[in-house]
Amino acid sequence: MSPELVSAEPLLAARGLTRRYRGSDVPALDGVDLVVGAGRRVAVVGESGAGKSTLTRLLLALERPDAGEVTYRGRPVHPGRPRSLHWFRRAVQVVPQDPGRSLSPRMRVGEAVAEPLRCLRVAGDHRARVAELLLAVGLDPDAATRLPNEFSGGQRQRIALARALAPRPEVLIADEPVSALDAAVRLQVVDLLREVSDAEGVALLVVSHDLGVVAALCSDVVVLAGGRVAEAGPTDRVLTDPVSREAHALVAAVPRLVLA
Ligand SMILES: Nc1ncnc2c1ncn2[C@@H]1O[C@H](COP(=O)(O)OP(=O)(O)OP(=O)(O)O)[C@@H](O)[C@H]1O
Repeated sequence: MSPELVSAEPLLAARGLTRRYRGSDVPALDGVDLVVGAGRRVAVVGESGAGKSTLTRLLLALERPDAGEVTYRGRPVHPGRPRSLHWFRRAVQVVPQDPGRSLSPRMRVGEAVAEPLRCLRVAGDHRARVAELLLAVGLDPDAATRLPNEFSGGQRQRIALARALAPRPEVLIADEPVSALDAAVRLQVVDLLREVSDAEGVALLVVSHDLGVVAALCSDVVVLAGGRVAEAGPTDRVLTDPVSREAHALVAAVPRLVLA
């Protein structure tokens, strides 16, 4: 980890996270440590099967680790009844991979964006907050009265981002946030994620196999391989001068142009 990452106030942390699926000889995740500091943007990269999705599910308390612990501001986070996790869900929100699937086709945009506020019992004027959020992600507040299928893929990802930001989280977890989008729209959504994270001071944990996205968005990167951290450090150093064999292989697989 870079000195900056370590010095940022730790928010979401994993210590020794281990997960072994039934019937498998090797753990999907094996003793992973990770810290997301306040306002930082951290990427998790790795080839298919490296354990990225498993790590994400454990960090979101959707699954229980076999060993190790997830903490938020030092407080242990355990999977449990939804209400017992309200405090954590307010602090850590998810940007979905495919907003086309995550947004209910029959729910108006305003209702969808306000849903986390209602579910997490966040007090305040939800209608006003929705209008503010839609503006923050570059949409007209009139979008609130429309249905998701009236919007393009990129606009739907903006709606999903507004929804994730609704409870004023300190951390956003984005698992392949632009992989479902056309190449031309990808860059816009990456720029928006960076702008929003800066403007709102929200930390990002981005899981991606796209090193171009990682280079454009994240200051630090964690390379997972075979369920372990193979390498971690500042993105520009890891992508230009990787130390581990695994990071080297990932970088070598990407054409130079994409990282430029
Ligand atoms: N529910 C499950 N039951 C059994 N094995 C699983 C389960 N989920 C994941 N695995 C195994 O755990 C390992 C890590 O998988 P995981 O999906 O976390 O990797 P990943 O890096 O997210 O891969 P991808 O980039 O393909 O999504 C793989 O060997 C996978 O087959």
